[in-house]
Amino acid sequence: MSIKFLESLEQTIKERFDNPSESSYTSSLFAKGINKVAQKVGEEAVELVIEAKDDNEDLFLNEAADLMYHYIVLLRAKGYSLEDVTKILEERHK
Ligand SMILES: N=c1c2ncn([C@@H]3O[C@H](COP(=O)(O)OP(=O)(O)OP(=O)(O)O)[C@@H](O)[C@H]3O)c2ncn1[C@@H]1O[C@H](COP(=O)(O)O)[C@@H](O)[C@H]1O
Repeated sequence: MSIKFLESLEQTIKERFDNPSESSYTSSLFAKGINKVAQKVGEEAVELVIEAKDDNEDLFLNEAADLMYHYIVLLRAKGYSLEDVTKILEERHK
């Protein structure tokens, strides 16, 4: 079920890339360019690491979600999809 939702989220993100909307945070992120998108992934990763060291489980999970969203946005900004990454993981799988 979660994987199906991720596919749907990725599709929505792709739509915001292909057909930018003024009211969309995702479109505004793409408009700022790859450096900004990559910076956001770095920031969210650091925030996740910080929360991993604390004991607020809700904040930790929310930072994990922020990172996953921005990670999918970064993949799209670079012209890739989650499937491109999972293919590599499948090839590595022992
Ligand atoms: N899952 C998300 C999602 N997770 C986090 N965020 C946004 O990520 C930002 C993270 O907060 P920050 O404080 O780090 O950033 P900020 O200060 O708002 O902005 P910056 O200037 O730092 O970029 C917030 O604005 C959140 O709303 C998201 N924005 C959109 N989505 C989903 O993306 C899809 C498309 O949404 P729209 O782009 O709104 O159309 C929908 O399914 C949304 O639910």
